[in-house]
Amino acid sequence: MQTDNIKRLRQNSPLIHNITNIVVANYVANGLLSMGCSPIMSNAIEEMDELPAICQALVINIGTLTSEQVKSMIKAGKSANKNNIPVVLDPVGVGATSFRKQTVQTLLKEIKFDLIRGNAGEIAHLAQVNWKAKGVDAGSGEANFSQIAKDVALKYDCIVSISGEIDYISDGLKVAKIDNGTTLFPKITGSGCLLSAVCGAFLTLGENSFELTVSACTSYAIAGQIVKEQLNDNQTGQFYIALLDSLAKLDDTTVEKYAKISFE
Ligand SMILES: Nc1ncnc2c1ncn2[C@@H]1O[C@H](COP(=O)(O)OP(=O)(O)OP(=O)(O)O)[C@@H](O)[C@H]1O
Ligand SMILES: Cc1ncsc1CCO
Ligand SMILES: [Mg+2]
Repeated sequence: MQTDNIKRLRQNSPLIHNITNIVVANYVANGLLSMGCSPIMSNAIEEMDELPAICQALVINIGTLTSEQVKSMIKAGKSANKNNIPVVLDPVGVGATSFRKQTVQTLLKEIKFDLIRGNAGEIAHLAQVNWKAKGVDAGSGEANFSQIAKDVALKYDCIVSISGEIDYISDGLKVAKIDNGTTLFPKITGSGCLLSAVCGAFLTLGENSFELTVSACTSYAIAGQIVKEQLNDNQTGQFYIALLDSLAKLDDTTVEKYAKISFE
């Protein structure tokens, strides 16, 4: 695995196009800036051909869908595919409503995604596995996430990343398990949405999407883990802000020191 990804990301400073939800747009933009990238948040159908042509990655997040936005997502996704830039899908709360389910099916049909990144509830839904999700939250249940990650990766011919206490990443054959992070992550909003954008940024670094996704998820989880060393379980507001500082400070040497990755 390449060990200079963060350095290269800060050097390259890719421009990342985000079609994201109204809850997290500002936080995601700040998080990308902390990683040395440039964000642009846009939904306007009039720009969806041009923007992917000048950006290095596209991240589509369905958190607060509107029917107008769905049209923009499809147009941008097609332009991104044509322009050969990586495309990430964050299927926020996909199991919650028919509109979300139908939209994700349409997006997966119309757009070739490089990565689907979601929490346990979202990816379990895509795998048609029984799981009790709760809106946009991961929810609870018993499932084999290595197998789910593999199955969904094979089904949609892309990388799949499932976040949680352990992150599971698969390309359909290999599975990486990342045992980093902190329980403060699910106590703030946008932790996964920002992770999806960070994954999009890492995917600009090369063709090895599986390794780059593992690297992105490990780095991000470690940024949070380091913050938690100074906080107690109730300091959710501090964590929200300090995560941005930690992402801004993060380097490859620190990630190498903290990383707890195993492969199946
Ligand atoms: N219980 C946990 N312990 C340690 N780390 C966790 C835990 N839950 C989530 N994380 C970490 O939090 C980060 C974001 O993942 P999370 O599962 O919270 O995303 P999400 O549910 O999609 O978030 P959101 O939809 O609110 O943006 C990942 O780096 C993941 O490793
Ligand atoms: C809370 C919330 N509702 C829709 S999107 C979102 C952000 C976290 O996924
Ligand atoms: Mg999410």
